[in-house]
Amino acid sequence: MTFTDAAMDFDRYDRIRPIRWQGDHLALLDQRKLPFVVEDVACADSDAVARAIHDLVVRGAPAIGISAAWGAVLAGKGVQAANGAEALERLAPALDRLQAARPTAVNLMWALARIRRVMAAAGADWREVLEREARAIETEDLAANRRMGALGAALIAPGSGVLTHCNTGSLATAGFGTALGVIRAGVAGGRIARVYASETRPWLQGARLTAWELLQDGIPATLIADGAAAHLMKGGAVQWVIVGADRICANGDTANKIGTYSHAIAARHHGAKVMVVAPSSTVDMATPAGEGIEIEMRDPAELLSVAGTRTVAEGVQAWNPVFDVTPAGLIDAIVTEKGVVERPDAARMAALFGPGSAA
Ligand SMILES: CSC[C@H]1O[C@H](OP(=O)(O)O)[C@H](O)[C@@H]1O
Repeated sequence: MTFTDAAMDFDRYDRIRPIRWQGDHLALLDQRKLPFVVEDVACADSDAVARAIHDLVVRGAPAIGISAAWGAVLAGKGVQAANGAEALERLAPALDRLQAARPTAVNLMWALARIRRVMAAAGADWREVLEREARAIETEDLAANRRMGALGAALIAPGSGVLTHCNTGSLATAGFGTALGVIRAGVAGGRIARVYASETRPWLQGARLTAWELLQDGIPATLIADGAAAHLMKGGAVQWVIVGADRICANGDTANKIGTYSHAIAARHHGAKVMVVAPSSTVDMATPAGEGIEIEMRDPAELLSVAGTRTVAEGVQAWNPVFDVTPAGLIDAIVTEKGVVERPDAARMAALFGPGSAA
């Protein structure tokens, strides 16, 4: 049975919604506390949303773009303006603070650019236009994830084992997930026989979030230490490494969670393939190659502790880049809702996304 025959049971595979617009505030599932505590943070203004993005209450490239769009709606609540251009002028500082919350995931900049574009052209109905655009950004992401699930699963031979890194599921998006959406579709369609998740030090998105999501779905998964990935692949258990992305450059170089590059090197050495799954909102055709991506450096304390409990001696230094760049030459397929780029390079990326423009 292939995934196309199995009607996706979205009631089973797509129930988690980390971002919920409530009309007067934005409810964000606090991902710092999962899986031990399931609790929301209520953001009543745009600066609360900016803090939530920076502090990883909400995280995942698409999810932070969607959250920032709703943050812009909250910023508009306190503004009196005759039209969108006037409102945009008043909103500019709040939008800049949202955009500065994290530097690597291009979805944050992409979502706010969409908001600024529609606001600049809006008339007296700018509040409705603003809320409509935020909702469109969210609903389009969910549709993209479901489409990518089908496109990505179609690349996977039945009986395959897959390894995923970090969290790219419903918690990182509007729902269903990017790489985890492909895994959901691949399992439902009988393509994927074994799922491995690497724990993803230091923030443990794999151990705490991906494992939790797959448990909710009833999908058996095996957690591994990040450092065990090459050893697992050496034994032939992994046919695909399936990951998300925070920014895909015009030549296909891809920034993703730290550790992705190591997995890709091991995959190439051991004959496994690498699939990057991300919506076109993650494609940045204005950045030619990976050297142009700002890699977020976070507080070393995140590396020196687990769940806030200090794990090493006082005074030890730590270096905490939270993304790395996998060169396009190590990627076998980039799956987006607009289509699949196999063996990505600048020409093949331009053929799907157009040269040098924002996707
Ligand atoms: C579909 S989520 C994309 C991406 O975001 C994650 O980073 P973080 O948890 O720091 O926001 C990770 O890199 C995922 O692959």
